[in-house]
Amino acid sequence: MSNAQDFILAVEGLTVSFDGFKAVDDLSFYVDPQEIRVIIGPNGAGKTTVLDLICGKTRATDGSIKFRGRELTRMSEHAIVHAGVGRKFQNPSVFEDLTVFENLEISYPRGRSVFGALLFRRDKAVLDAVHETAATVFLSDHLDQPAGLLSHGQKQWLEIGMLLIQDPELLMLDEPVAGMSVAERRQTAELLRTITRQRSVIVIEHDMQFVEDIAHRVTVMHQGRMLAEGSLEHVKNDPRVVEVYLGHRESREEAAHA
Ligand SMILES: Nc1ncnc2c1ncn2[C@@H]1O[C@H](COP(=O)(O)OP(=O)(O)OP(=O)(O)O)[C@@H](O)[C@H]1O
Repeated sequence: MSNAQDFILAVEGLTVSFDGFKAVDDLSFYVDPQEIRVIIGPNGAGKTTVLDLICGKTRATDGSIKFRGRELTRMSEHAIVHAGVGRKFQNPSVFEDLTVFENLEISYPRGRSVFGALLFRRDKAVLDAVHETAATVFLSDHLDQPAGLLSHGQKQWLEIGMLLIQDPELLMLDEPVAGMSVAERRQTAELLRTITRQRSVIVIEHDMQFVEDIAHRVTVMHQGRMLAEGSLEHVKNDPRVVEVYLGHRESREEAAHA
């Protein structure tokens, strides 16, 4: 039988209440090494709050979050990053005036502050890491370009690169393909498949085509709780999932295309 040690992440009985309102309510799920887990569900289901809880931005009221067997619920945000958990928020937050190279360089774990990072010697390890990461996120040809001039999709990739260069074992992404072109979405799916050769990824996503492209397993949330879990095929055929989420989406999409 597997135990919490076999999982990269074991979330058990996780609950947070805001003035008595349970945004996340007794949620349990387990993420394997090298897994891409997608969390879906209607607006307000508690998806973003789950990521906030894992990265330490929000404190749990109850329950446990074990990352590689270490309890995260009592650790600071900084300590959680240091332990190997990276989080990307929905909007890209790159340093627009710095080049792609500099954005990656300052994210390299040896230089935490902007000033410290710019002063340290660009030794070979940093250079290698920057070049390798830039290649992974499709930005090798843009290293000298100010980040502010990148497309929206390229900024998202750069920010993923800024997390990857810190070599997290678990990466969490909130709607990474929002605002991307179809081609960029496809490339992002490829990117996620590449990076999960060495790490696990949790993605919140509403784009069902993208979910189909990337998800190993899907966790469906509704009103703070888990409604269903399994392959996309499995959850798509769950009438409760259709009722609270997918059915509404389809009718909205049909209306939008009518
Ligand atoms: N700090 C907070 N204080 C009070 N209520 C909060 C707080 N954070 C989240 N909530 C509430 O918790 C619920 C879950 O929000 P959350 O953003 O996690 O949902 P979501 O599933 O990510 O939705 P969406 O798909 O719209 O991003 C919402 O009703 C939200 O208003």
